[in-house]
Amino acid sequence: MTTTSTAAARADGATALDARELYRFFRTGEEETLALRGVSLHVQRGETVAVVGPSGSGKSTLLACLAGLDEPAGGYVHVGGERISHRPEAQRARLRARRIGVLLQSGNLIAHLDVRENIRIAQAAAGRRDVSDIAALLDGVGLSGRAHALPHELAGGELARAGLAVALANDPDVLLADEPTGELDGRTEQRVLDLLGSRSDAGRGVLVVTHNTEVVSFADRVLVLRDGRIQP
Ligand SMILES: Nc1ncnc2c1ncn2[C@@H]1O[C@H](COP(=O)(O)OP(=O)(O)OP(=O)(O)O)[C@@H](O)[C@H]1O
Repeated sequence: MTTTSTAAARADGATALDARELYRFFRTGEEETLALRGVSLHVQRGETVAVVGPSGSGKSTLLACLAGLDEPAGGYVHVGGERISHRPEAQRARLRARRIGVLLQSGNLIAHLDVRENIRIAQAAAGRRDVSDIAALLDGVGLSGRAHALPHELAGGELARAGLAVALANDPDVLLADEPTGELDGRTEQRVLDLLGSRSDAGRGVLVVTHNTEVVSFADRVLVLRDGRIQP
């Protein structure tokens, strides 16, 4: 495990995610907050990167910009070699559906659809028709018996794992996850770590924002974000 940042351009096929010089400002009345101040990072295929940092350091803003849910004021983001930043929202959504798995703390499940239907919707949005691996996805997160449960019928840990199954439904180039082990007991946490490990074994990239020391020591690299900058 090493602590690094990078500003090198990475257009090669080995890079799952490449972000360069990201800037993001927020203006509230007279006040301007510089949430991201030139963040550059990359995630290689087969690599798990953890991002840590104190509250307010810019982690959520970074994740949103990487996922194309938010637009940086400056800099760019490429996923699997395709630029996702500085595009109309519909194009970003399409690219996200095809190439990115996003797990935010706010959740990613549609409330009136059961777990299985949530996964199918994510696969359909990605343009995939092969629904046969839903059972494997559910098994991977330990929810084989909960395919027909609605989100409100799931316990906290189950909900988090269902969210992970949905985030992985499109077999993304890169998984972007905010505290994927947030509310899990030790055994379930290990299951999620195994799942993240299987993503990198399959040559996919993983970036997790976390405070969890187990996840940090599991990662191949750790980036420390402070005041909107990656620490050297
Ligand atoms: N929509 C917004 N409007 C104004 N300021 C914002 C907005 N979103 C974030 N900020 C500010 O940007 C900075 C970075 O916030 P961000 O939520 O990205 O940090 P964080 O590291 O995710 O924090 P936490 O760990 O507490 O979630 C903070 O100073 C925050 O107050």
